[in-house]
Amino acid sequence: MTVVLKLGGSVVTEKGVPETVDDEALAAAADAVADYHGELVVVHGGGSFGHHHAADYGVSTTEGTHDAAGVAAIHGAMKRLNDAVVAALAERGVPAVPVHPFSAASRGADGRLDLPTAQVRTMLAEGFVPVLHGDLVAHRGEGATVLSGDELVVELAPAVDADRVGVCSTVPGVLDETGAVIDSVSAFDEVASALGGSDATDVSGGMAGKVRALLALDSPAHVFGPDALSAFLAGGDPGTTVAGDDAR
Ligand SMILES: Nc1ncnc2c1ncn2[C@@H]1O[C@H](COP(=O)(O)OP(=O)(O)OP(=O)(O)O)[C@@H](O)[C@H]1O
Ligand SMILES: C=C(C)CCOP(=O)(O)O
Repeated sequence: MTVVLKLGGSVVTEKGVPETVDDEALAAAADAVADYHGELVVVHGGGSFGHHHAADYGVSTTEGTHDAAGVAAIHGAMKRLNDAVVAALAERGVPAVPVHPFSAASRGADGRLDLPTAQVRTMLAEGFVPVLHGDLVAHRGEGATVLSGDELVVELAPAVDADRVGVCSTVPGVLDETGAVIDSVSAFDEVASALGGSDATDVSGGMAGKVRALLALDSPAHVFGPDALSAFLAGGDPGTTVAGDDAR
C-alpha cells in the first residue's frame, strides 16, 4: 500500500504567527504517521513559514520574482519548516528524509510543472519516507513562482503509483455553505459557491486551489482534519472524497 499524504501548513504551524511551528499539532501528526508502516510520501505546505514571505515578495503560483534575496527568504523558510517536520518524524523512528523541490523542479512559460520523481521512487524502494514541501520553482519568463504542496501531491500520486491520497488540513473536509462536511465532490462547479480562499495568509488558493488540484488526479483523494489522520492512515475514508472524471 503506497500513500501520498499532505500535511497542511495550517496544521503544523501557527499560521498567523510568522515562522512558528505548532509543536503540539506537529507532534500529534507525527505520532499518527509513526503508526503507519507501508510506503509513504509526505508533503507539507507552507503555513506561516512560506506564505508570509511569499506575500512580502508578491510571489504566487503565477506571479514570480527575479529577486534572489526573495528566493532565499521563501525557500529558506520552507527548508526550516521541512527540517522541523523531518525531525519530528525521525524522533518517532520514521525513516524520514528531506526533498527540496526548488532544486529539481521547473515550470515552462505555460506554467506546466516538470517535477523529476525518480529520486522519490528510489527513496521509497529503499525504505525511506521522502518528505517534500511546498516551495518555489524556477518558472520560465517569471523568475520563480510558488509551487504548492497540493500541486506536488497531484504530480507525485501517479509517479509513485499511490493507492491512497490524503490531504490533512485544519478543517474536517470541504464544507458547504452551512459549514457541514460535503461527503464527495466530483466537479468544481458543485462546490464553487461554498469555496473561499484561506482564513490565513495563503498565496496558493486555500481550499478552492486544493479542490481544483485534486480533481485533476486520476485517483480519489481524501480531504480531512487532523483528528482524522489516524483513521485515514488506517484505511478509512474520513472527510470529503474528491474524485474528478478521471478518478471514477
Ligand atoms: N468551503 C470550504 N471548505 C473548507 N475550507 C474552506 C472552504 N472555503 C475556504 N476554506 C478555507 O480553506 C482553508 C484550507 O486551505 P489552506 O490552504 O489554508 O490549508 P492547508 O493546505 O492546510 O495550509 P497550507 O496551504 O499552508 O499548506 C481552511 O482553513 C478554510 O479557511
Ligand atoms: C508558500 C510556499 C512557498 C509554499 C506553499 O505551499 P502550500 O501551503 O502547500 O500551498
